[in-house]
Amino acid sequence: MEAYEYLEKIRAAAPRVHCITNYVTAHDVANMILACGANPVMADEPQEMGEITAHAGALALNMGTPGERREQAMLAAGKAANGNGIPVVLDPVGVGASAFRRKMAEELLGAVTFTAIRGNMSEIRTLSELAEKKAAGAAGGVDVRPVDVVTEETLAEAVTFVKAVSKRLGAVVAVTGAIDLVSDGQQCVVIRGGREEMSRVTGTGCQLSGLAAAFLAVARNMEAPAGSTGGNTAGGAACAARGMEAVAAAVCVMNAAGEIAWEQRGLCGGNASYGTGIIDAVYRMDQKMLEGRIRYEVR
Ligand SMILES: Nc1ncnc2c1ncn2[C@@H]1O[C@H](COP(=O)(O)OP(=O)(O)O)[C@@H](O)[C@H]1O
Ligand SMILES: Cc1ncsc1CCOP(=O)(O)O
Repeated sequence: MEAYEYLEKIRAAAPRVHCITNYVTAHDVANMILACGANPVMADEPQEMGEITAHAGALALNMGTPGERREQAMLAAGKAANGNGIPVVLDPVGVGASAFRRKMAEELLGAVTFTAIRGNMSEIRTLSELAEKKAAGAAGGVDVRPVDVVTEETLAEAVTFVKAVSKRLGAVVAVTGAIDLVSDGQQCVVIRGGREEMSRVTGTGCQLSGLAAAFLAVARNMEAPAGSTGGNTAGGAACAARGMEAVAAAVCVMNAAGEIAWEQRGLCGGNASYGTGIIDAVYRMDQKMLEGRIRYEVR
C-alpha cells in the first residue's frame, strides 16, 4: 500500500483520533491531524475517557508534559482502546529526563498494549532499558542526545537494536531522526528524507505520532495482507498486519512535507513559519508532490 493511498483513505473516512498530549504542541498536533484528513479530539479528563476513546479510530498518548491526572487519563483511555480493538500509539517524549517519567512509562507499558511506539533514539533506548528491567539513568531532555543519533556508520547496529526493541515491547517501533527506522520485530523499514531543520521546530515528533495514529486508524479497516502473521492485536488483525507499513507511510509523508515546506519557505522563514509550512504541505499533499520523495529500503 502506497503512502498516498493511506492519505486518500484517511480523507475519505476522516477517522477520529483521540489525543492525550502535552500542552506545548497540542495545537500543532490537532492541526496536523486535520491536515491529513482525520479528525482530532484532544481530551484528558480521566472521567470521560471511556466515552471519548470508544468512539475514536485511534488513540495517541504523548508523555511530553506528564502529571498524575494525565497519567490516569492515559491508563483509562489505553484500556478502553485495547478493549475496543482501537490502535494505540505511545510517544514517550523525554522519558529519560526524570524518574517520574520513567515510572509512568513502566506503568503504561505494563497496563496498555501499544500498537506502535514512536520516539527519538534516546527515548527508545530508555524504554528498552525499562522493559529489560535495567536501571535506566537520567537521559537528556526531549531531544535526541548526540551520542544516540543514527548515522550511516551506526545504521546496521541501530536496525538490529530497533528490531529487538520491537520484539521486546510487542509493538511496532519507530525511531525517527536523520535516518528513520520502523520495525515490527521481523523487518525494519529504513527511511531517508526530511530535513535537519525539522528537529528545530518543536512538535514535529509529536505531530508525526498523531499522523501515525491517523494512518493506523485506516489500516485497522483494511484487509490483512494474505499470509501475514501480524503483530499484536491492539488495533485488530488488519492493523496488526499493516502496522509497520502504516507507520512507515506516515513517516514518509512527514519527511516529504518537511522537504517541500523547506523548499517553499519565505524570505524570513524561521522555525515558526517552517513548522506551519510542514502542516500546510501535508494539507496540500497529493500524489505528484510525493513523487521522488519516498526513499526507503527494507532490511
Ligand atoms: N537530521 C534530520 N534529517 C532529516 N529529517 C529529520 C532530522 N531530524 C528529524 N527529522 C525528521 O523530523 C521528524 C520528527 O522527528 P524527530 O525530530 O526525531 O522527533 P522528536 O521531536 O520526537 O525528537 C521526522 O519526520 C524525522 O524524520
Ligand atoms: C519542548 C517540549 N517540552 C515538553 S513537551 C515538548 C515538545 C516536544 O515536541 P517534539 O518532541 O515533538 O519536538
